[in-house]
Amino acid sequence: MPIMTKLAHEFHEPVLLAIIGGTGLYSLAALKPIAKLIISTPWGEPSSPITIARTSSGFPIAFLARHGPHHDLLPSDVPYRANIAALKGLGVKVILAFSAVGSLREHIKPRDFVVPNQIIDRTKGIRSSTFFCKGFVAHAGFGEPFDPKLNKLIGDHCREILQGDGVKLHTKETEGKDVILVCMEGPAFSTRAESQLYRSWGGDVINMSCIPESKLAREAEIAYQMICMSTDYDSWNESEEPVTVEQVVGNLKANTDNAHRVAEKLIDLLEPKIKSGEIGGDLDGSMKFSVSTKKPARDRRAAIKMHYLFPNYWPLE
Ligand SMILES: CSC[C@H]1O[C@H](OP(=O)(O)O)[C@H](O)[C@@H]1O
Ligand SMILES: Nc1ncnc2[nH]cnc12
Repeated sequence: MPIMTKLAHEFHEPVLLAIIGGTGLYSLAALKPIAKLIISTPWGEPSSPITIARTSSGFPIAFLARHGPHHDLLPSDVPYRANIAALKGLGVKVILAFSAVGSLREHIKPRDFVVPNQIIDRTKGIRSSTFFCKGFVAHAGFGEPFDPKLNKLIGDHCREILQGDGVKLHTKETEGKDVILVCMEGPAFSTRAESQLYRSWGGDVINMSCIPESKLAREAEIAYQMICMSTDYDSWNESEEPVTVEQVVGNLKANTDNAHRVAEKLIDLLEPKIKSGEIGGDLDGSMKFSVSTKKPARDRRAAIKMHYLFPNYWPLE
């Protein structure tokens, strides 16, 4: 008979590191949960309750399942703003976001890991993709959409822990060029012509979830890196069957241990680096002076919402 422990519903310490789990990653096996938080934000409720766990040294980590614990949210319906706002409200400075991706390159094989450093946005404008609005206009820099320090840390330390027949880690360093993640709307996969077009643009991998998650993290001044696991060859290869969910899920299941291994390694490495401020502080203050709307013209309701993200930036008059 399993022993059921009751999880706390409140947690009052800052949580600096969060993991967002994508398709196939709905919890983190190695971390024992101590709290399950149901959070409401000015942008609604996150995809799932946020689980808090501690490392052996007591460092708290937040875990959020992007599509909900039972995967009942389409990529277009994920409440991205609520997810990022809830993590920001907990004090999160660093997000590692896992994602299942299709490969647009022959040499990026199913089950390989990919750490992209660039994005091409092919979503259709139907997702709420900014915290800002009429009456509270601001612009975040997004030229480098991922955190370069997280990107390098993963490239430097995760290669040797991947197991399996020839499973590789692809980064800007290994590819000798930008590693480009195309984010499409879905939920149907790409046509062959679209898949070939993305290849001609230089795209390396494709998913449906990186936008607006990465943009919102940037607006919230949170260091963010997506860690992609290749699950299929999308639809570009005329001599192969186009991608199916069975392929995606099959490869994810077979490779879950690698995802857990990568997460555990990174948690260990990040704990001291986040505590010391070496990682996670580079965006501090970046949004403070990027609001264009003059104070008298600011919308009060928008300002109250923004206060949730940045209680110290723009005092409510
Ligand atoms: C089930 S295949 C398509 C689905 O998989 C990826 O999900 P996630 O990024 O959350 O791992 C992709 O983005 C699509 O949402
Ligand atoms: N081929 C593909 N296209 C978009 N998202 C995906 N996630 C996994 N495989 C994918």
